[in-house]
Amino acid sequence: MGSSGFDWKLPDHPKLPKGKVIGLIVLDGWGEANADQYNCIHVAETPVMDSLKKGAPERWRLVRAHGTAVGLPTEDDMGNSEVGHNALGAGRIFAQGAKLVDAALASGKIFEGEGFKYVKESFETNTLHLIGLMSDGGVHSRLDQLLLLLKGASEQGAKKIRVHILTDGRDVLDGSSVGFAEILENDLAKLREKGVDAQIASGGGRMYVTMDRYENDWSVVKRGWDAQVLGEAPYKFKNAVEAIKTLRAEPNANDQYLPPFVIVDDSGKPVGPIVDGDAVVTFNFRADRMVMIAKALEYADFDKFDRVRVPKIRYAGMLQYDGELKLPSHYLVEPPEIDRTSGEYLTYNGVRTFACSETVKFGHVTFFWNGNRSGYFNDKMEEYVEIPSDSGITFNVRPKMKAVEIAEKARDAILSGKFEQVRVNLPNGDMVGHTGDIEATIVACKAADEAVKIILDAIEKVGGIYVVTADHGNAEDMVKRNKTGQPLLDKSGNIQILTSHTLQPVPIAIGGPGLVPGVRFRKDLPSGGLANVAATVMNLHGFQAPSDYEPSLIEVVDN
Ligand SMILES: O=C(O)[C@H](O)COP(=O)(O)O
Ligand SMILES: [Mn+2]
Ligand SMILES: [Mn+2]
Repeated sequence: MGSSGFDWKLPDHPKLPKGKVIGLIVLDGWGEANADQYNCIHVAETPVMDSLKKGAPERWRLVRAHGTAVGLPTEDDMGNSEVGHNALGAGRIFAQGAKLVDAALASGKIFEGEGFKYVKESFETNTLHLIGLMSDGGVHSRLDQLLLLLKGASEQGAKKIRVHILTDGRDVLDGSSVGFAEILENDLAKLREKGVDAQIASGGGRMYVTMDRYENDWSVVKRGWDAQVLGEAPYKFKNAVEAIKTLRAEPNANDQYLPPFVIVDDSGKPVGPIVDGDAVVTFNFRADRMVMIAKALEYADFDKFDRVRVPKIRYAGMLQYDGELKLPSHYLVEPPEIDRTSGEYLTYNGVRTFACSETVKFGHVTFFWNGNRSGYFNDKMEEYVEIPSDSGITFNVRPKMKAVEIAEKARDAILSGKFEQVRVNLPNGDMVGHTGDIEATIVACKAADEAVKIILDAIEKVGGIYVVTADHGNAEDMVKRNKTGQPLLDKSGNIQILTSHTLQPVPIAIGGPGLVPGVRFRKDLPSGGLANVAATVMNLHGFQAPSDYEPSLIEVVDN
């Protein structure tokens, strides 16, 4: 029994033993796609993953990792780490942030909730600031949601609105920020016609300004703070579209890494610093890259950088980003309630867990895996190890990242005899894939494959079981394609590099000396997705999954 009185005990699996060590590997951004020169996984030497594939269909298969299979609004929504790891860890499909915000905007309920009422108290006398990612990527935010929020806020009495934009180029094509800024400017102009003083106040590229995660590099958040709150930035412009175009014209500039800028009036004064009495909404729905800015905006005690001036504001997140920290305390839309995750169940059933990744993906195998909850369920049963990521570089510079270090930690944990589940995220395919650098992504894929080998060798030694899968696609397709799958060319005849994730399915492979010989993938779940993995893993630990979990992918046949 848990402290809540809920019975966490899982029934025994009728045929599968307990106590095996399971090496659970999530290859970030590793999908399955046609083999051509833009499929970096195909081009790279990946002998380990190639050999696992030979186990198809009994020990290797594909699972869905995008769209409705992971709780996203439509089948056109690519997968991402948050929804992917949520599904992997929780074993059920939850309507995710994107969908919940859509519904709250469509019904108008977003404007009736506690969070909006709270920020609304500032509208009469002060400014409403909206900070977030400006794109239609649908991973962290969506421009159409921002536009509806702007419209709704003005109808609800906001008289002065300032938007602090972060340019994308990571979940969408590089260069698309100009078009998004034009759309936003157009809507702001319409609001001005209606008498609302609405304009863009600051900006910067998401990877250089504000949207760091897992405390990898606080200077990123500080740059945002300086521009958004203090109104200070190295670049000053009168207009955001002009700002983006000018900064993009610099050598090697791109949307992800645009330097911070502020918009100034005719006298050179910033148009939108955040001051006492103002309201602030961070309009991203996804949690990981909002937690740090939320801390800076909300916490009285804060020592990560010198905030210089800390305005007394009414702050709300689009969602609550961390259910354990209750951060932020005010929010516009209830987050999905991802409860009874597999990690929590397993701690109550005697399964000791080790989880590891490097900083940039650490929260993926812990926080996202556990339903957007930070910390341990039971610190006697779990150990989470974070390997510090390189900071201040783009990962095409060091595409091997910390794959070997992660694998060696996993190997040691497997050999230690202290854990039944050893779970890692190998970031390479994804983090390097996002840079759009094809050569580097090929190196990244090879590095991830080598790391898998280290872990599988350790599993072999202890007579364990491996489960190798991924959270969504990325490195398997590095080019934007037309409907027939041909690479699309831009105006100058160059291929259009795809920095984003994809809609592709991902592999899952099982094996190892500890796997009962009759275990194989069922044939009756052709459209199985990431949410089916949790029950599968519970089975391999020797338990039946809870009845409301998506069904297990495996069956045991008598040989
Ligand atoms: O935040 C990011 O880096 C991208 O927008 C999505 O990548 P992830 O979902 O793999 O983290
Ligand atoms: Mn991912
Ligand atoms: Mn990614």
